[in-house]
Amino acid sequence: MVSVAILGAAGGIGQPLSLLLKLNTNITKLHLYDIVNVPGVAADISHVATNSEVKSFLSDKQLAEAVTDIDLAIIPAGVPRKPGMTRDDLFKINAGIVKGLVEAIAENSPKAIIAVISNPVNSTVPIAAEVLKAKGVYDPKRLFGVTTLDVVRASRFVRDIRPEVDAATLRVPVIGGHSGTTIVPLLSLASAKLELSSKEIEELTHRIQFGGDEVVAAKNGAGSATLSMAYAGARFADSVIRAMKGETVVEPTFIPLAADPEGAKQIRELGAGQLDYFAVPVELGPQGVKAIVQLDGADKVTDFERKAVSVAAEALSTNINTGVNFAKSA
Ligand SMILES: NC(=O)C1=CN([C@@H]2O[C@H](COP(=O)(O)OP(=O)(O)OC[C@H]3O[C@@H](n4cnc5c(N)ncnc54)[C@H](O)[C@@H]3O)[C@@H](O)[C@H]2O)C=CC1
Ligand SMILES: O=C([O-])CC(=O)C(=O)O
Repeated sequence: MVSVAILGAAGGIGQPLSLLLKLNTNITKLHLYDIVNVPGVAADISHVATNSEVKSFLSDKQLAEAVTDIDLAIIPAGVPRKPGMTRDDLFKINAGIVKGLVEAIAENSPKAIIAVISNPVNSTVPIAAEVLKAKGVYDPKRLFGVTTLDVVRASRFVRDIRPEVDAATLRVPVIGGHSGTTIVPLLSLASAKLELSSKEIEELTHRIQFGGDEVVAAKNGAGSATLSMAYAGARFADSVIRAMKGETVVEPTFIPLAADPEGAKQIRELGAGQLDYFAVPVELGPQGVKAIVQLDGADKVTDFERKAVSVAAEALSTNINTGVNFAKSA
């Protein structure tokens, strides 16, 4: 029995994510929550011939019920970017949305695993942590910022210049955070030998860091990545659920490093320093984070990548503080 709630289920990400999770046979109960349009989305998806039960929850009045007896809550609620905006420009609106939703989860399913998609992830995850702490139910092993789209892009963009690579199986560790220069692909540690020139590395790194902008520009005011994000979110949710059921699964994700203080030492030495949050490859287990996976061959990390980590760490520090201060003062 696995119960999953999607909060923001009627949105651009929420709808395809709900559909993909309806196809996930490990899920028995799917709670779809939004402040608009969700009854239609749930009725539609509930006709798909898999065994899970789909329920709709509309508006604040049904929020508590939507997040009761939930194993995994996924949060894509909030506004997306328009051209010219950074993810940080979304903070004003999305910070309060995430805070309210996490409060409800803390009160009704205090042991749920929480996966935050809403941007800016670098700040919304710290907000979620502060809310959980204030409610006395914080477990750093159970809180995740979803950065799967960054690794998905890394694999796909490598294939664009190396057609012999299988995009579906290539793994490139992407560490740091989830916005612009806080996203740091470690191409030197890719699972296949890529033989990239310095120019290719610089261009690929930039493309992975700013991949979201390509979609924002192409959608031209109609939002940001939704379909590739739904794919990435469904993959992350599937990994979390398979780990709940005892499988060993590794996913890179933005986590509180307190989830595994011993395992965090390597990433701290690589440049995360004293930061409380960082995206790292994580071995998932039944309780969420089992361990931070040690980078294989960290000595191979290039000077270019080390510099990128230090740039990322500086911006991340500001983003994290913004989230923490908001949660403490709100
Ligand atoms: N982590 C990542 O890699 C990515 C994150 N995102 C972020 O995901 C978020 C959602 O993006 P889209 O689905 O494209 O936006 P959207 O505007 O299409 O959908 C957002 C949904 O959230 C709902 N919502 C608003 N306030 C709510 C509340 N208090 N409770 C429940 N639902 C609420 C809206 O009614 C809407 O249905 C944005 O912040 C976007 O930046 C987008 C792509 C990738
Ligand atoms: O670019 C955006 O605003 C949405 C996002 O996080 C992404 O596509 O990676």
